Amino acid sequence: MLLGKRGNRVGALEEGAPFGCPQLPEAVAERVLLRGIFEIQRESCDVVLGERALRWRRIQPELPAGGSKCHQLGSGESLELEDIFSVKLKRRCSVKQPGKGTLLGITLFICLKEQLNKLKDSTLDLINLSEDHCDIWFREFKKILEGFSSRPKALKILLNPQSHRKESVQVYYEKVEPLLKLAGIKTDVTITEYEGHALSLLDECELQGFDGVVCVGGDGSASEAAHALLLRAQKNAGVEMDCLLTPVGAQLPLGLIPAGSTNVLAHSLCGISHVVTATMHIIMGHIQTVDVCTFSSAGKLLRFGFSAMFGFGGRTLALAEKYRWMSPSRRRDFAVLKALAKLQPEDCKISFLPAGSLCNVDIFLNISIMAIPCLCSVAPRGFAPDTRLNNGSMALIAVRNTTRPEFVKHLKRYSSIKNQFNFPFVETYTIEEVKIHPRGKSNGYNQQEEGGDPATVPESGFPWNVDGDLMEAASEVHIRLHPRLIRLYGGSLEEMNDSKVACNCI
Ligand SMILES: Nc1ncnc2c1ncn2[C@@H]1O[C@H](COP(=O)(O)OP(=O)(O)OP(=O)(O)O)[C@@H](O)[C@H]1O
Repeated sequence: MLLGKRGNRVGALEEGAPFGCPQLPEAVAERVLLRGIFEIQRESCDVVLGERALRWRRIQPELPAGGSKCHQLGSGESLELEDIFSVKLKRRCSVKQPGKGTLLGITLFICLKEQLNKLKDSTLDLINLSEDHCDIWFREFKKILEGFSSRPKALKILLNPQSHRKESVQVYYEKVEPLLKLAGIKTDVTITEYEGHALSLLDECELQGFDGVVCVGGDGSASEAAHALLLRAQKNAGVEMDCLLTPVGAQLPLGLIPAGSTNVLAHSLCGISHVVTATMHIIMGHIQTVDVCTFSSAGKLLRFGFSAMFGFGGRTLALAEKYRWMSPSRRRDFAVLKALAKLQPEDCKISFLPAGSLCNVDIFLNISIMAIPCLCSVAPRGFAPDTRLNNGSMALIAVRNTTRPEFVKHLKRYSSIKNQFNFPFVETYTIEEVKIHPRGKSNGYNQQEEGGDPATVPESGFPWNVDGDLMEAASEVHIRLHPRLIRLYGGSLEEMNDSKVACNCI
């Protein structure tokens, strides 16, 4: 049912107060655009279209024996205009009556906010059989919708058919495209054919006519698209890539539809990993400007990204990549268990800005650097719960060497309500820049870790997990934060505390 749900913007007016009277200050301040009678949810209603909201109140029909002509009853309802995303004339068509059918009224398509950051689409029917009456109202609603300039009109869609269980094509055509069509958004879809396809496509393709790019897939696809948009922005602005002190922001906003085995980016942006919520944020033009990191080594830019793990996190991903034939969740759980069985500390030097008190040469089991909260089902409060999408800093979480049971205890805390950082071997810092210099030998380490299997740590270097993608770096990696460098479609996160925990990997 449309009305009265917690948190949505379809609200009740004060009992008995007529439209525009002094008891309704918000209505007084608002210019009335149209007023008329419609049937809403089988009740005759006096409906007022203001500049900000649509308000309606049930009325008693005219009495045959005279008396009150039009009496307002009960409390009224209202709908914020900014929650409407489409309007259509509602008609009944039949085979007997060819043509456009019998007019029934107007249907408004609206975005409803539910609990835990979830958005969903809904409808409100305004029933009136008069063509002239409905035409005036329909045109007014169209004009209002055209005034929402931040909403996209044309989108470039990138679809990774290999994400998760290969269901992203189905997810897009069944759940996303119908909503985009309803909102009148034009789309141009490319189904990526190989790893790196999105990167090369966004390097060359004409993006002039688009208001945004949307990626349907997991973190690997999302991060590749963000990296590609930022590379393109530097190229267009003639910025020297390898001394990237002040990169320019990406021109187009990026939308992320979660359809991968890990959807940390989409989850962090919307507070939930939910296809319809992500789609509604895109349709409504909700934009977040998000901090981005650059990863460079020996003065060369390796990539743009939002989060990274070195040590246990990097090695777990390197292992998972070796077992691609397994299902995504089995692969991840298996890799975590295998990496735990072979748990090895990393000898490395860490230096960061602003300077902290971390003893900068030590052995660490894992080092995480996160510019965004990194929410996911196994860490519902996030891997870096105190970091925001655009607070101009990154979280550095350094886990020093400890026993395996203590390390497992720390990992398990991510999925519980207990503080995962409350261990003597875990240190957290708020930083803007960090250099991580592994002092061991990657190949020697590889032999030790995998019992001689050279595939786990590639000869090209140490494995890093950057936004769920494997990055190899042989020497020091320099990570720098660039505040608000990219615009992403998403909402502000308010109600994330009660998310259900789903972790079975440890
Ligand atoms: N047609 C394709 N074939 C193979 N790989 C592809 C294809 N299209 C895109 N890719 C690559 O797949 C990688 C992973 O995809 P994505 O993150 O969307 O899915 P995922 O299920 O979350 O993957 P992962 O399990 O690796 O996290 C991306 O880096 C992307 O470059």
